[in-house]
Amino acid sequence: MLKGVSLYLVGMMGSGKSTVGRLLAEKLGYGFVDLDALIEQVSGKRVGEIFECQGESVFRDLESRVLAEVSAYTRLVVATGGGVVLARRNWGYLHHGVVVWLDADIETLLTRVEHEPGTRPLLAGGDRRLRLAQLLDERARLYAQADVRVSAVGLPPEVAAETLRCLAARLAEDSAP
Ligand SMILES: Nc1ncnc2c1ncn2[C@@H]1O[C@H](COP(=O)(O)OP(=O)(O)OP(=O)(O)O)[C@@H](O)[C@H]1O
Ligand SMILES: O=C(O)C1=C[C@@H](O)[C@@H](O)[C@H](O)C1
Ligand SMILES: [Mg+2]
Repeated sequence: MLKGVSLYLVGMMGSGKSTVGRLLAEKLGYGFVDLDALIEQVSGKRVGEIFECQGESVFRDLESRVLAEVSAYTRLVVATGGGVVLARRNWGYLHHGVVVWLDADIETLLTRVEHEPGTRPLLAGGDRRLRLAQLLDERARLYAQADVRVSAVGLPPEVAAETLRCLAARLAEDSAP
């Protein structure tokens, strides 16, 4: 369906990019890349450690560099980090493929990020609901620049299936006379 074109999943922390991305890669016969995991591999540090010791701007530079490298490949599903949409330069790389926004409401995001406390530096030490709401408010217009928006509220296999349905509909629209 995608003729080898990569998929880039964007969306808030807890929207399920890493989880659904793996399922989509399996279904499409694509490779799977988790940008946060790749940054950790390349830097030898946990995401939280980079934020804490070197600051967010160092993390954002690394994120852009790793994304640039990944964007040279085809046949990938790439689960990006929640903040990848913030830097304008990243959009040039994201547009090497089809960009999918996994969209979920704050309550859903909150339940999911509660599973892994301590792994998301931007949610550390504060009211997580409020912080998620602020971030979504700041970023919604950026996520909305994705090619396809998918409701990420169901179980992972349902969200993966819904993503494929939305993609097929979008591609059919694009090829309509
Ligand atoms: N559709 C879903 N239904 C229920 N739980 C989910 C779903 N998607 C993800 N989860 C769970 O929510 C948590 C967060 O999911 P995941 O790590 O995939 O989000 P993410 O978008 O990659 O977040 P981040 O931007 O922080 O990397 C995990 O514990 C995962 O198992
Ligand atoms: O939403 C964000 O800005 C982030 C999300 C995570 O995926 C990590 O990339 C990091 O914790 C920052
Ligand atoms: Mg992730």
